[in-house]
Amino acid sequence: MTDVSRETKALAAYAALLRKWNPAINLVSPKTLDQIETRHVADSRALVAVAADAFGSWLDIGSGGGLPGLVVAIMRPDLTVTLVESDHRKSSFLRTAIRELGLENASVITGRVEHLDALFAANISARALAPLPLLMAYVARHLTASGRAWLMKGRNWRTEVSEARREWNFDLITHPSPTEPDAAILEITGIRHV
Ligand SMILES: C[S@@+](CC[C@H](N)C(=O)[O-])C[C@H]1O[C@@H](n2cnc3c(N)ncnc32)[C@H](O)[C@@H]1O
Repeated sequence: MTDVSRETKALAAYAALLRKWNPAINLVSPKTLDQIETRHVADSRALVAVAADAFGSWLDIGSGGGLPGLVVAIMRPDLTVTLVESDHRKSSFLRTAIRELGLENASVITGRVEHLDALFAANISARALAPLPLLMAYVARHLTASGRAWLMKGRNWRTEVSEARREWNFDLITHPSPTEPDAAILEITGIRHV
């Protein structure tokens, strides 16, 4: 199998798992169930594209049903992906998906990200987890000094950045979202307390 067909098949199998389990676990909003490929997976694929030069370890916090973490693991078998999710049923879904998709580069930690010992990740992603000021504290705890955070934010991202800057200094590159006008992927480095 070529990498492209492996990836296409794995993404389709992942979307099927989300559809199968969503009625029981609410992995994505039921209103968006018909937008798994066009919104949820597309958002995550866009992240993989902007983070094309990422290497080493990748930590996805508040993974829920695996967005973007499982898409990263599928599309980047060279990365070691850890998914952190506090909800037991969701983390159990994530383990099932990893097993069924045969993802040897992914694992799950069940727990609250702020309670875990530092994980020293080279990359950290989060989507729909918390407002940026709180997210910065989560990221600062687990990112290496030279690491990069990839935070997927909605249309309020500019306000969230201003609020976060009251407490944190950081360097920021913004990448537009392909699925939602005004949403953005925030690429953040050099995080330190004000
Ligand atoms: C709104 S969902 C978003 C899930 C996924 N990232 C997505 O975009 O579909 C937020 C997820 O983060 C988990 N969560 C919330 N607070 C957390 C924490 N402090 N540590 C780990 N997981 C957390 C919740 O259980 C939930 O599954």
